[in-house]
Amino acid sequence: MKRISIMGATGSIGTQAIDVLKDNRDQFKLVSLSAGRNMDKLREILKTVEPEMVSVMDDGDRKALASEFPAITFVSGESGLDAIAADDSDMLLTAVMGSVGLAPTLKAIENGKDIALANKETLVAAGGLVMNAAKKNNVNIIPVDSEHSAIFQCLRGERHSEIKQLIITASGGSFRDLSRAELDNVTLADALNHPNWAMGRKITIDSATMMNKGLEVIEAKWLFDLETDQITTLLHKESTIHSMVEFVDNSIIAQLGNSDMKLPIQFAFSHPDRLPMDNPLDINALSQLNFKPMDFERFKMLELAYEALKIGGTMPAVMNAANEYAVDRFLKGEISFLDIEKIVELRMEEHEVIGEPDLETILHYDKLFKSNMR
Ligand SMILES: NC(=O)C1=CN([C@@H]2O[C@H](COP(=O)(O)OP(=O)(O)OC[C@H]3O[C@@H](n4cnc5c(N)ncnc54)[C@H](OP(=O)(O)O)[C@@H]3O)[C@@H](O)[C@H]2O)C=CC1
Ligand SMILES: CC(=O)[C@@H](O)[C@H](O)COP(=O)(O)O
Ligand SMILES: [Mn+2]
Repeated sequence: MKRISIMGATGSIGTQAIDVLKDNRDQFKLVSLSAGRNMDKLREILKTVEPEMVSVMDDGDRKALASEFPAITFVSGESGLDAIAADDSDMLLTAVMGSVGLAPTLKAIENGKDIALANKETLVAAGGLVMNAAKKNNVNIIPVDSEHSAIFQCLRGERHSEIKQLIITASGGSFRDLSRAELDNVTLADALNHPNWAMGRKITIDSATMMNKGLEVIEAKWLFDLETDQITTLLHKESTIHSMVEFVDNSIIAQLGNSDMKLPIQFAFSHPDRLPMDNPLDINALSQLNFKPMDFERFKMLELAYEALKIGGTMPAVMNAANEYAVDRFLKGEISFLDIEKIVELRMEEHEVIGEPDLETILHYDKLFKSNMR
């Protein structure tokens, strides 16, 4: 039985992962999980599963829960996430939002755990450090992000040297049918209305700005070890093809499925095996699949991400931190939708890059560029 821990269990990915574990109790054992501040959701989860350890952000919450659930060990704060990283599970699902996942993910890798990676900001901020640590500790990083899971599946049994390019598909997000001029007056509620996927708030905004695709390009670079110009993006409004790989003989292999994250989550948990699932894709009901070249002038954030990737060093971490900061302010109603892009661009322009940063340097810039975060 594979022993699994979940960091970010109360979120969109986390709750779907709990469902996957409940559907496969004979395959997986849930060892530990972490929550942030959503104690209602955590209590709901703890009524249905029995982890050995639970981490929460706030120590007051820890004390309250400890008396309610005496069979569970509760921990809190940063050291709580470290305790999850150090438990005796075989695999950690990283499903927290943002670069807060970086340090515990590195600790989990150093402890020899395989990683089911949903938390893309970790690879964006410190891809080199994470992939080197994984190699050194003989740890597998299995992508959960739908596009990267698709590519990972397309590449099973293939040779790295025979890849021509990755084609990462993009839904276009909530405002895909609006011009740049029409973005001036869009609302938070509209931005949170993703056409295809039900996800957490931050990633839904990233999808609307196209920063999500930018983060995914950088994530792909680290996961699949390719040249930047081998990683391309394509608008595909149905989100049915989750991504594709083109090989040197021009053959293109794609992975298709419903917009349901349970599939990539379960695949990461069970890899190298596949397990049966409900919710099959009804291929007969697919009347058409649409594709459109990416428009970099319309989706400027994607261009910024390619720039950050080419510059390297601390720049992707700075871009990510500035984006987390700006999206947080947009979610709080403090800035407009287009201000997100302005903030990210300005912070990138101002930053003097440091090449090959260590963890301390990355965490320093991460903190600095989020320092006005309220
Ligand atoms: N949702 C999706 O379909 C997809 C998500 N991803 C990626 O997966 C990650 C999670 O996304 P999603 O599930 O949508 O996000 P959510 O916002 O729904 O969930 C985030 C989780 O992280 C916890 N959390 C947030 N901040 C902290 C913190 N400072 N310390 C500890 N825990 C914290 C939250 O706790 P609480 O709520 O209790 O405060 C919650 O459990 C992101 O990196 C996203 O880009 C990738 C592909 C698809
Ligand atoms: C489900 C998932 O992996 C998200 O990252 C999703 O891909 C967002 O869709 P778009 O960024 O293509 O709108
Ligand atoms: Mn994705």
